[in-house]
Amino acid sequence: MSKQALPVNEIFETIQGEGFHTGVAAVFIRLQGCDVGCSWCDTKHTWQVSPDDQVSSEQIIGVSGDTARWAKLSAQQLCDLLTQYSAKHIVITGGEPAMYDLTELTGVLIQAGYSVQLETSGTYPIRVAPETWVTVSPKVAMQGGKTVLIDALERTNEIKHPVARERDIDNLQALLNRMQNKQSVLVCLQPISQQTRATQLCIDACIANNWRLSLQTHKFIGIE
Ligand SMILES: C[S@@+](CC[C@H](N)C(=O)[O-])C[C@H]1O[C@@H](n2cnc3c(N)ncnc32)[C@H](O)[C@@H]1O
Ligand SMILES: Nc1nc2[nH]cc(C(=O)O)c2c(=O)[nH]1
Ligand code: SF4
Ligand SMILES: [Mg+2]
Repeated sequence: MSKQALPVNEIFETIQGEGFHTGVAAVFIRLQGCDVGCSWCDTKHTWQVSPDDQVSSEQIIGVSGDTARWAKLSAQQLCDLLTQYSAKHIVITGGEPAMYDLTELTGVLIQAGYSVQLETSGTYPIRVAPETWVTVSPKVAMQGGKTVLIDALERTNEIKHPVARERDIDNLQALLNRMQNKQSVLVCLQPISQQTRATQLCIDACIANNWRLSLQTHKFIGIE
């Protein structure tokens, strides 16, 4: 197994604010780097992995604020750091964490007794330990040409679909129609940037299809 180091933007303990695990105490490991380019992305500071922004690990742990700084940490270093937190649920997000092979990190964390969740756009092959809960937030027809991979949709436990307008729900229906596992996958709709119109669209579609509403609760209560 590789002893690859990962570029980490931040590590922080909070309440999972999105999707199936909403409300669960969790430690977030946010990796640096994403080339998907969603115009409405709320973490644009994680897109570039610039050598100029590399810092020591002390400078990213528990340090809040949206900066492009990152530190290299191995799977074992990350696992050792987590002992200072109470939460037993670890969320690996980004940036786009699936740009990296996460087999070792997720394996080490699961071995240490944590439950592990991956937040991904599904635009890269998913390389995680089998027990990992995978949340795919599909990116359909992005400007940069990136789109969700069918393999990622077949692996996912949960689809958390970002919604701004009606056509986003149509795109989701088209994706579900291409999936063999569409009966077993949990579907959440997440209004983009708490827009009132998007939220109403999500409410209506959730009721009509027996889906769940995901509201980014952390943003309503002002936590990270
Ligand atoms: C910042 S992304 C990082 C993980 C991965 N790159 C992805 O897109 O799933 C985490 C989650 O936030 C969602 N998200 C990002 N910006 C958002 C916004 N402005 N409103 C609602 N959800 C947003 C994404 O769709 C994704 O579900
Ligand atoms: N509280 C909280 N919950 C989250 N769920 C997914 C997040 C993400 O940025 O991936 C996120 C986040 O940034 N904060
Ligand atoms: S894939 Fe995720 S991190 Fe990347 S731009 Fe889109 S929402 Fe942001
Ligand atoms: Mg977030």
